[in-house]
Amino acid sequence: MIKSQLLQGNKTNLPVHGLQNSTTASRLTNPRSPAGVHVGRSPKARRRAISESPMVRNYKLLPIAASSLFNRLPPSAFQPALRPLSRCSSGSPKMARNEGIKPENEEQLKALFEQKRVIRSSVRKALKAMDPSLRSQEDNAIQNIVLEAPWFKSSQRLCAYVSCSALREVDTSRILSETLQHPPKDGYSKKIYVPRVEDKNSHMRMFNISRMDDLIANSMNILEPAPVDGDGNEREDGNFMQTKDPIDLFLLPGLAFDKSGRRLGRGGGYYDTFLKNYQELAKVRNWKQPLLVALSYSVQIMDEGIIPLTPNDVLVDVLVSPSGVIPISSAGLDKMKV
Ligand SMILES: Nc1nc2c(c(=O)[nH]1)N(C=O)[C@@H](CNc1ccc(C(=O)N[C@@H](CCC(=O)O)C(=O)O)cc1)CN2
Ligand SMILES: Nc1ncnc2c1ncn2[C@@H]1O[C@H](COP(=O)(O)OP(=O)(O)OP(=O)(O)O)[C@@H](O)[C@H]1O
Repeated sequence: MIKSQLLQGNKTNLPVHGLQNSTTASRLTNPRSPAGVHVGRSPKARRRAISESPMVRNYKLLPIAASSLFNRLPPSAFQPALRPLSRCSSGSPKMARNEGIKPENEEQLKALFEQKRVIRSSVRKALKAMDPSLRSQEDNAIQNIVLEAPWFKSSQRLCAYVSCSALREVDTSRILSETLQHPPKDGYSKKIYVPRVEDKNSHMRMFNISRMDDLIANSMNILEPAPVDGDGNEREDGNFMQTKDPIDLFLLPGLAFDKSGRRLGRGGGYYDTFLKNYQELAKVRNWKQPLLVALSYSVQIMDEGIIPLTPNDVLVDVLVSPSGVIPISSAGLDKMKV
């Protein structure tokens, strides 16, 4: 790794790879959440509290797109993120898995899901408002970073989402098509698995595809593989009880992300369920845990403390934004090593 590429601007003191300059790195550094400044104060005290709040003091340090998103978030999004439930992760990247909830926390859980809903709705609006040429620049930057990354080049089995432009997801079409076109080298080529929704109970499977034509649009207009290929053969199922070989890399979609590895999906629980099961299986089989990489437009990166954590959330190891690769934890950094 080139030393000058390592910038120490992030909270975890981990290097931010591929950022263009240290200003960018410090702008991504996270001011604390403004939680609480609106509550129970006189208008004057409230104005003072707001102007002295870390978010406002550090306002100019936020990425531009993210700060304009903050302006549009309703006050309910700035409630203090409720403390994680007692048996849940504390938010530390080490504790990626949450074990469950206590019934008496039902109300608290409902409030967290409500906060998620509010944030989803704001991010959807921000994505809709994004200038198409900026989106396309960011799509290109993110895909270039992935295609050039050593951890991507060295991966042998990868699960990637098939991006849906109507959902304004970071484009993965070039990552998929270039990887599928790549001629096999030394007798091997990368295997790609993509999701297929099984039912509405958060179940999806991952099927191996060998060409983009293997995909057909589902009822949500997302391209998915049929379980049987054009020749009538069953596709290899990456749902891993049948699988002999581990997946080394996941490229994950989502609506919002933060630098502690939280990922806010579309609310189906599909990825969290899948990842949790896969991590369990990898443990049982003594496989290396896969590298979990989320792809994010700059407008989707939120301040820490904004995205609530609920019991099944699985934290990601790495964010790829147009500014570069942001490793979340030292464990993530280790997994990135080739
Ligand atoms: N490209 C892609 N494929 C994926 C996912 C994904 O997020 N992206 N999934 C990840 O789980 C699974 C499918 N889950 C999905 C869940 C919601 C929506 C969706 O259209 N949501 C609308 C809101 C719908 C509503 O609230 O009524 C939206 O987000 O605008 C799509 C896919 C598996 N495949
Ligand atoms: N109030 C609630 N109490 C308990 N579970 C809930 C509640 N609201 C939603 N859920 C469940 O939580 C799951 C959604 O979790 P979450 O919102 O974290 O998903 P997500 O991370 O956005 O989705 P994905 O993992 O697919 O990207 C769904 O399975 C849903 O049934």
